[in-house]
Amino acid sequence: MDFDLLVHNIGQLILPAYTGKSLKGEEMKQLTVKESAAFAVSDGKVTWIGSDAEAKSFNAKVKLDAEEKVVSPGLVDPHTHLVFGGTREHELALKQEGVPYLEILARGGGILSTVEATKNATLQELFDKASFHLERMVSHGTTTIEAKSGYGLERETELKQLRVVKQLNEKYPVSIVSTFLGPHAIPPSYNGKENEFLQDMMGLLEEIKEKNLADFADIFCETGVFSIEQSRLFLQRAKENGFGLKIHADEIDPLGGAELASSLGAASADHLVAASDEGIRMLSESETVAVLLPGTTFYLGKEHYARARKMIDDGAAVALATDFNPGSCVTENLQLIMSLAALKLKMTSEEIWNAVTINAAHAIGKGELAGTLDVGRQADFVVWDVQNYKYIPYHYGVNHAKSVYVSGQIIWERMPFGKF
Ligand SMILES: O=C(O)CC1=NCN=C1
Ligand SMILES: [Zn+2]
Repeated sequence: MDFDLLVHNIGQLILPAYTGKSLKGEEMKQLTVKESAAFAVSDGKVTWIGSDAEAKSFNAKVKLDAEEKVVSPGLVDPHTHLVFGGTREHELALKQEGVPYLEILARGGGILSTVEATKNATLQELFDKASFHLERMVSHGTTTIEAKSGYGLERETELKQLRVVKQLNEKYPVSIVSTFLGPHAIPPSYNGKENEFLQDMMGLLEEIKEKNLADFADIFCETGVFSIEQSRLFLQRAKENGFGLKIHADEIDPLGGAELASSLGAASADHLVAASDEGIRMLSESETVAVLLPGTTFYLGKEHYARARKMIDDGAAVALATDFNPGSCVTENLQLIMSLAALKLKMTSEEIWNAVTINAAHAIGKGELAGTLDVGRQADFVVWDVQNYKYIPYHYGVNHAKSVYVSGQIIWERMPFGKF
């Protein structure tokens, strides 16, 4: 039988478990790592997985020798603010002076300065900039991504951002899930009229769904932004309009976002640095995935990280994401987040790999399509320049990806070192 592609001589093939829903608690400790493996691809899908010995007799149009390295499913980044204008390096000095994130926002900086730059950028400019960052994510092994709006805070610019995501999906072979985060901050023109602003954002839900511009709706539930009651109102209306639900929850203050997300059946609750014991208990009893963003905690110079160990030990499902954005976590490198998860969240290598693949896929409603490799699934995979799967969380801050494939087609590979 002639396959399109045969990937052979794989040192370790990482195969997270697909059970139909996210892996919770003890399930996250399980990770199938197939030694001396091989797999075959035809018409973009995996058609066979087995031992390298069996594969010796196979024919294929293309044979890829993995040189006894690690091969994994393409990584899934379930929380990014990919589309935005401008940059915020000028705020670094404020952060170094100890000005808190919410204070910078209250002064009209932070998100609001990115809103200004995003309004002023054309759709093409936003597309070109997002393409640059998306290609960098892919070069670090990410093949499925979530991307939010939230830097418009008004109809025209929110739709402009969501149209950029739609065009990125059309141009690139990677899969991008789109999230409407209209209630991301309160524009100065609505100071004192927060509920009126929220009504305006809820008024966009029907149009966005009709135009198929977003799969999820999200809100920044935080002190000085949106309260629990405002978040409940928005998320319930979003659910009525057919959106999956996400929430920026308990990032800085424990407002009860985890409890709200679990009670509404949200796909995910994200950040959760200040999540309460009750919130963690409710998460563990729900299908809501806890999406943790240790890169943001690191970048904001915070001492306390999300209580991942308690979440997993109490039976919750945990995923990891970059939270790539211009203000609170400026990195596209999900591998760095894997290292922070090991060092600061005390997650095991097996839990980390599940958290950047199958659980991340479930957090964005893509569990059936991404996050693992199996016969019949799309062949999105990464060849890593490492000998074993524990090495990536261990060796941080660099890019271990050697080549990245989507539907069995190579879309990025590291250029070999020059010949001297
Ligand atoms: O600061 C930003 O641009 C992104 C962000 N929203 C909520 N937390 C971080
Ligand atoms: Zn975010």
